[in-house]
Amino acid sequence: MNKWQLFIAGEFRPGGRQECFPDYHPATGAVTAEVALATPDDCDAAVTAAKQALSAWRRFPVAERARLLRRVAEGIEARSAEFLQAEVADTGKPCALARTLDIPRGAANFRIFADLAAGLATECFETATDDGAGALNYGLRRPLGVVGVICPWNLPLLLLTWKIAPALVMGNTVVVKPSEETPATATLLGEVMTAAGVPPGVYNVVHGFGPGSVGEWLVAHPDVAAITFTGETRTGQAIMRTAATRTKRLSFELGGKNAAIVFADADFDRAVAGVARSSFLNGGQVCLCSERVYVERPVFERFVDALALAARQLRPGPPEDETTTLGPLISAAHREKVLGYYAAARAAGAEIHAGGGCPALPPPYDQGYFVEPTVWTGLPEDTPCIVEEIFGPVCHVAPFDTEEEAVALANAGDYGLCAALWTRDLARAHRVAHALDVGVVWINSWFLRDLRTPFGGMKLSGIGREGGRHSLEFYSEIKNVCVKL
Ligand SMILES: NC(=O)c1ccc[n+]([C@@H]2O[C@H](COP(=O)([O-])OP(=O)(O)OC[C@H]3O[C@@H](n4cnc5c(N)ncnc54)[C@H](O)[C@@H]3O)[C@@H](O)[C@H]2O)c1
Ligand SMILES: N/C(=C\C=C\C=O)C(=O)O
Repeated sequence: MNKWQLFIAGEFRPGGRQECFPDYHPATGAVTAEVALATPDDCDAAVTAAKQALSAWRRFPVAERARLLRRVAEGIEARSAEFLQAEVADTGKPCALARTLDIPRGAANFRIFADLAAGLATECFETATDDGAGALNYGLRRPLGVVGVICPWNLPLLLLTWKIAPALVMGNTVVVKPSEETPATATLLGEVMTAAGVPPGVYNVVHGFGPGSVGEWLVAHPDVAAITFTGETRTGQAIMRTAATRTKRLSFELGGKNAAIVFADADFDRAVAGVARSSFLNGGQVCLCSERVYVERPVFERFVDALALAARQLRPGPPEDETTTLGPLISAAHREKVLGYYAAARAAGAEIHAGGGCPALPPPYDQGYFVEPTVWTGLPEDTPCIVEEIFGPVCHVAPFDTEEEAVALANAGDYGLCAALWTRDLARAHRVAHALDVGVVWINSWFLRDLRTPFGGMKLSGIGREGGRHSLEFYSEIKNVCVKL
């Protein structure tokens, strides 16, 4: 049985009370590991280790920090098979998906921020003064200090490294609290950090839960200068309340209820494939997934049939089987939540064109947390399953007649993370993209990522942007110095 321990000051250790909690394999329901449960003293020890490492780490030249981050990227790639196995055991996702998305992005995230930090400029102004001698005003960037990093379970390594890479390259040290569902790759990364030569205390990992556990203690800790969080909106709101006592800097990547808009002139097959991917990738457990699909009326019926066929063609099964194209949900509890929406939609009169239940699978996968990819039509837009984030392989498809109607439908609701739109009319594509109240718009594509771009949501979908210089700016303070000449 694997043991995922805490990683503090460069050492692996059990929790202070020697308590553990189970780590389940979502594809089989089997317990695959024991996870060390952090105590308040463990949380304090991790923050203290990060604080003690800070003064030396921040004095490293940025080029040296960048070099170490590139070595971490190399370390992830050298051990990619172990990271793959760990990520799949934690999430149940198909190996084919984790091998092409999660693990490569773990390395890419370190490389992009190592590259960008080396070239980060600040600003300088020549200031006129009454005596004619003038003054110089210039900016200096400095690290924030100890950063608390709190991550979700859907893309564990991808989202962890997306945060710690810019934090570390800007001279901060971190204490990471992975999701209780997916402790493995964050822990394995501790070994890679050490092997790469990252000094002890720069990267620390504590395991546990949120409220009344190490997640909450980390947010409240007086020596933690900032919190970067990805997770549910209501969790972000709880973190905001805790962090308010010390007005900590916050970066929030929160929930979404994203729309896909398909115009009649779109490349039909590309739009079907694109919306099937944006609805069902990772079992619909990507914050960017389309749970609302709006299709121009002339192609609506044909599109629903084609999307339902694509849903039925997905194959749930063993992660190691290269033909598996649908993984399980993360937990039994999350499956009950998603099946609750399936039942509610049926009760509300939804027309179910695909799915609506659980697939029949042979042992041990019959004990996994699989649900069928599902396509609904016929519900009013104010139905809870069209307003609330479900975070499963399901979407509701509705027709529209005009561009203005499509924009109004997509902009409804409290979320504003992303949208995908499919049309051959690029003037209309830009017009609609400009009208959508979301942080990211994909046109004739989805989840196509340039890591230099701003990533984040509006409304209840988040605060701030990460990506490119936006991350480097979030993970640093800029100071202005004025020199009288
Ligand atoms: N916007 C994005 O980029 C993005 C990316 C991935 C996931 N998400 C969102 O994340 C959610 C799914 O992930 P999840 O279920 O792990 O989210 P979650 O909010 O339940 O948990 C996320 C993390 O927060 C911790 N946590 C929970 N309560 C806490 C508290 N009070 N104080 C401190 N930490 C606390 C959890 O232990 C976990 O590590 C979905 O809503 C999805 O939309 C958003
Ligand atoms: N932050 C990113 C993806 C988020 C996915 C949400 O589930 C990324 O691609 O950098």
